[in-house]
Amino acid sequence: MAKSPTITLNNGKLMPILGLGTWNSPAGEVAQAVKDAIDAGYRHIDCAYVYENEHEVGQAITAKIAEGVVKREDLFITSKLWNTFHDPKEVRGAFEITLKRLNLDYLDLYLIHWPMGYVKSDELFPKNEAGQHLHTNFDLLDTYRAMEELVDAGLTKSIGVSNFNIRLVTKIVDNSRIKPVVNQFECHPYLLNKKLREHCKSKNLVVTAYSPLGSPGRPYATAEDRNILHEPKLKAIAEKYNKSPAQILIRLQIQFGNVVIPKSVTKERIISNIDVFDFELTDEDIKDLESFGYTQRACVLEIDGSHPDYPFHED
Ligand SMILES: NC(=O)C1=CN([C@@H]2O[C@H](COP(=O)(O)OP(=O)(O)OC[C@H]3O[C@@H](n4cnc5c(N)ncnc54)[C@H](OP(=O)(O)O)[C@@H]3O)[C@@H](O)[C@H]2O)C=CC1
Ligand SMILES: O=C1CO[C@H](CO)[C@@H](O)[C@@H]1O
Repeated sequence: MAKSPTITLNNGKLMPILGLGTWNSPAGEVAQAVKDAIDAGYRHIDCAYVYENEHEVGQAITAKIAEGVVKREDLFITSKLWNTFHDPKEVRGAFEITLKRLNLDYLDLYLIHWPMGYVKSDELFPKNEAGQHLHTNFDLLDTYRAMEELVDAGLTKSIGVSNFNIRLVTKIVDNSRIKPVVNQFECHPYLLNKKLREHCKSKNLVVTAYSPLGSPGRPYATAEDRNILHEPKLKAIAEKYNKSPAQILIRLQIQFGNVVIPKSVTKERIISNIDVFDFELTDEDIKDLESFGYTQRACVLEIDGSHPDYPFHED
């Protein structure tokens, strides 16, 4: 059984460098995927309120603990504060919903999912009649301070951010009492995000790379959009190591020094995606993987482009 090494966070806690993503893991399949992952050696699961499947993820975790396969303290469970809960008064309640759905009594890591807030609503994406998202403008520092209180209360071991750009990372790190340990953002050969990675490192944040395979299952925005897994240079490197293209992309993130969270609900892929600790890419391979010369972002949320904290107008 493959096992993921850990990385030490800036608060001394350990985080497994490979985890299972759960976005778009459907009801009826996600619990089995989490069970298969734990059996395959995964100890880190990436969740979110907005994925609407935390209840089933929780059932799988509970079952594996009851079977004696793992103990709670062996696992690293991440979740994220959804955009409709940026009001500092809403943070604790949103966290408690997630904790209850996951059937846990603490989280290992809780992230602000996006810098853009939406009004509180039963809808995940509240919109006006023109179809625009109903934004809020709470100062992110105030939202973050409510996250700090979750650490004070022993409800989460660590806190962090997601989809924050250089300016926003700096704002939080330089003004916080409890430092963020992680910035989770998109990273793969079509979106290398080198400056942001370097900035996070300089501020002692670990990077968690999401969509490490380029999120190939999603409907593409345009007909020209590409699937990284089909890149000829990637296929050639995979053949050289007798590995799959997905394994090479996952290994690339590990060699960048990132944590990486590929998603799959397919048992064979779940098993093979963690089988990436018995080979090493050369500097030449890495250069090749950085040289596709094509940019494509899977998670854009373009509709929020007018929000003052929308992250993707800057590095
Ligand atoms: N913080 C944020 O804003 C975001 C966080 N995330 C997190 O990151 C995780 C991963 O990102 P995600 O966008 O899901 O995309 P990934 O890049 O992980 O790709 C997932 C897709 O790849 C397929 N796949 C998985 N393994 C293989 C393989 N070995 N060979 C071929 N295809 C494979 C999966 O199919 P199948 O399942 O059918 O096997 C699925 O369609 C998310 O699930 C989520 O937890 C993602 C986006 C945004
Ligand atoms: O993590 C993510 C995936 O799901 C969300 C939407 O449904 C995205 O906004 C987000 O980035």
